[in-house]
Amino acid sequence: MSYSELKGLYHLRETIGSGGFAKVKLAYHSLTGEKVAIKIMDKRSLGEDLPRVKTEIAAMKELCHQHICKLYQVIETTDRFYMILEYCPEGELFDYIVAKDRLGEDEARIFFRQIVAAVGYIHNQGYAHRDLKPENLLLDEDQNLKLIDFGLCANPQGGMEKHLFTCCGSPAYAAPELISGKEYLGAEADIWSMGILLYALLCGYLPFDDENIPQLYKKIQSGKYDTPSWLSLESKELIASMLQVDPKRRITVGHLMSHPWLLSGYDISVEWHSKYSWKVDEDCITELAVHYGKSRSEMEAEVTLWNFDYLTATYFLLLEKKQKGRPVRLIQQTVKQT
Ligand SMILES: CN(C)C[C@H]1CC[C@H](N2C(=O)NCc3cnc4ccc(-c5cc(Cl)c(O)c(Cl)c5)cc4c32)CC1
Repeated sequence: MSYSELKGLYHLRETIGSGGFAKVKLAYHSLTGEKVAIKIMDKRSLGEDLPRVKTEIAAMKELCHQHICKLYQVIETTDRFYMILEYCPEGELFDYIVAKDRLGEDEARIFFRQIVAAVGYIHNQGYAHRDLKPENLLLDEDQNLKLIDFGLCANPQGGMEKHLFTCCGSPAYAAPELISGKEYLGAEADIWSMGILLYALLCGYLPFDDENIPQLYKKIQSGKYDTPSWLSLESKELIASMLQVDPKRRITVGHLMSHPWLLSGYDISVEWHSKYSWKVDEDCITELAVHYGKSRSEMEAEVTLWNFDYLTATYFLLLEKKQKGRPVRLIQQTVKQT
């Protein structure tokens, strides 16, 4: 297949995975040499999934956080969508848990603090993810978690109080109110999924599981699950506060952030604010201005349009290089004299 739209901008490598109706390829951003993941979707085969793509793109343009997979650029052609995304070399948290059977409390706490930070941030931005599960949490090169797949997220216009109806996400992680077809709050459903996630981190299996979906739903709605002996009293209490069948009795992400279990071993509650500021980085602007032969103020004006075009991608990838202590330099393209 020729991906001519990417020519000169990205050097495409092998397919590294697939996410339902998408193919994900590894690529190198030509101006910085940084690795990226390109999610490629064919419009024809998207069918009724097309709105999910638009939802995900709109959400990811707004969400800029150290524990959310970064969207760098969007390319739309007549028959395809390309999402140029932050590359996460260590794959899914799901595989990490399976490989270790289950995690100790200290390691689970490191990951769970990052998950709470990401969810606290998206709730604060007026979004609910609605498909939180270990398959949608990827590990970057420093073993930090990055939340992906915002295709099912909700950004109810009337803030987070607005009730949602669409039943979505993966059954084993779905909140009781969501599967009973009642109206529900996205934020409350996310907290339930986080309870399932924490249980899976600490136990290595799911609290509610059954091949037969109606049976699974009955177990979820009963809210009864067994707690293995190795769980500490505090982790049992934390899980119980999230797996409350009545959403009004469920802990909120705000209270989660300063829960004793999350604090133990740390002296600060979860730092959920984004480390990114929309204020541009001077060094990156300078390097871009030199490369494109523009003044710094012209360059800053163009970057802060945040068009999610090649310039946005180049700016964010230069910033990544700086944050990783690499030189803030673009690769000088040898322009072939034609
Ligand atoms: C629910 N699972 C099946 C989904 C799979 C999809 C492929 C993933 N993947 C690899 O297979 N190999 C390595 C790899 C490296 N960096 C990635 C960066 C971003 C994304 C990504 C981001 C968003 Cl926002 C998104 O919506 C989708 Cl679909 C993918 C995937 C990456 C990836 C792993 C999880």
